[in-house]
Amino acid sequence: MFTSFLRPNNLSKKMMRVIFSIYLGVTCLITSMQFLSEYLKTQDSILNELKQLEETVHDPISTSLWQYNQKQLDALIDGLIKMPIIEGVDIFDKNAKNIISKRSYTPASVPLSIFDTKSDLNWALNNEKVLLGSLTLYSSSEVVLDRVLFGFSLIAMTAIIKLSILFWLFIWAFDRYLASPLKELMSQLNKVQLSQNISERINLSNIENNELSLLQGHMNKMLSAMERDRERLLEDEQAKRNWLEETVAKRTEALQILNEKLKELATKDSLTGTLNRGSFFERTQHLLVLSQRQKSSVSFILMDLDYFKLINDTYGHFTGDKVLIHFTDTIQTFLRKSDLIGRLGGEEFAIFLPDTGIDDAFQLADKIRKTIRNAILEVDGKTVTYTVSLGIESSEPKDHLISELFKRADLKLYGAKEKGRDRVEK
Ligand SMILES: Nc1nc2c(ncn2[C@@H]2O[C@H](COP(=O)(O)OP(=O)(O)OP(=O)(O)O)[C@@H](O)[C@H]2O)c(=O)[nH]1
Repeated sequence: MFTSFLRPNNLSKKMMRVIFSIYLGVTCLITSMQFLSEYLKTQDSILNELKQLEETVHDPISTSLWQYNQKQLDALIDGLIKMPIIEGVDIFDKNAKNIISKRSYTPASVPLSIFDTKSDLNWALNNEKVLLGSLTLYSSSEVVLDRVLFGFSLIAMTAIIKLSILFWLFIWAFDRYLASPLKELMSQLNKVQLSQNISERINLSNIENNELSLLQGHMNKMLSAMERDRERLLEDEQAKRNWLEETVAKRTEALQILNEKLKELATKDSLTGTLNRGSFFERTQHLLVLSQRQKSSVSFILMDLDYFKLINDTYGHFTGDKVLIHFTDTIQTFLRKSDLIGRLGGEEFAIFLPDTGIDDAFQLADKIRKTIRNAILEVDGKTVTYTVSLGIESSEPKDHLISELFKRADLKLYGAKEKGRDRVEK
């Protein structure tokens, strides 16, 4: 408090300088006017004194002149000139000729201004006035200043004391009611700005109900509005992020489904749902290598529907498709999970049986043949029957390529066809 009192901040200093300068100017003006009025009053009073003195010495001087008593006249003039208010005396005869002239100052120290009183010197003779000459008494500004100096010193001292007291009071008042609250306001705003924490509020200590409290209120309202805007923005951003995450999740799921479908399309036959030729050979090649390493044998059943062209020609392609679907659906019921079935061409299919010898494969193939021969298929009110020929081959330790097995099985199938169809050849 004391430091701020002695060293006010910039605003206080500036305000104090402005107001103090105005006050100093006004005080100087008033003091000067007081001094001038004091001076003029004193000058009037000295003039009156001069007149009274003139009246007092008027008769003795007239008598000395009438009697030509030069000695007495000189004594009177010497007495007058020694008086503090008199700076000079002039006596003129009736022809305006200066007969006595005395000054209390030297030509080197002539006062700034001189004023005087003048009166005629007369002698009464037989009830008549005889003009003897004139008497002029001089006083000066020096005399007036000597008189007013003390009073003026008092006025100046009072003004200086008043100024000094007001000087410090101004500083204290500005610091207390304006500069300090503003400084606190700036410091709190700075804190908010540095911390970026707009949930904080301005809270000035010692605040009164004035413009500063209104400013504080406005700033707090602004901070509240900013906080609300930020919360709204954060909520919007969160909603957008959620929407984005949801959309991405949905798209990812859709893509996964699409990928599955593509994979299925790439690996499966669209009509029967069995593996297509490429995919079947790829997988069975891998399984063959695996079984050779495990020293187990696999079997390969190659199947071809008999006179399928005739079915198409007799019942139409749609019925032909139904037969193909019926055939694969029937086969699937006989297979293990580890077995693979694929469509190698139009009406040609193959089954890969891991860990299966030729006899087991033959039993399965024959079961398929018999089931198909006995199956009666109803399509669009028409009864369709068909048969299938099968060729079987089992792997040998030297077999490393699935195409070798296929070729051998194909020969067997050819044999089955040759021998009249609806047969299994091993
Ligand atoms: N409906 C239908 N027919 C097909 C499909 N793929 C091939 N075919 C037909 O299958 C028939 C096969 O005929 P072929 O090769 O002469 O054999 P086949 O008539 O079965 O005679 P064999 O095999 O000697 O018993 C052809 O008429 C093809 O058009 C298919 O996906 N759907």
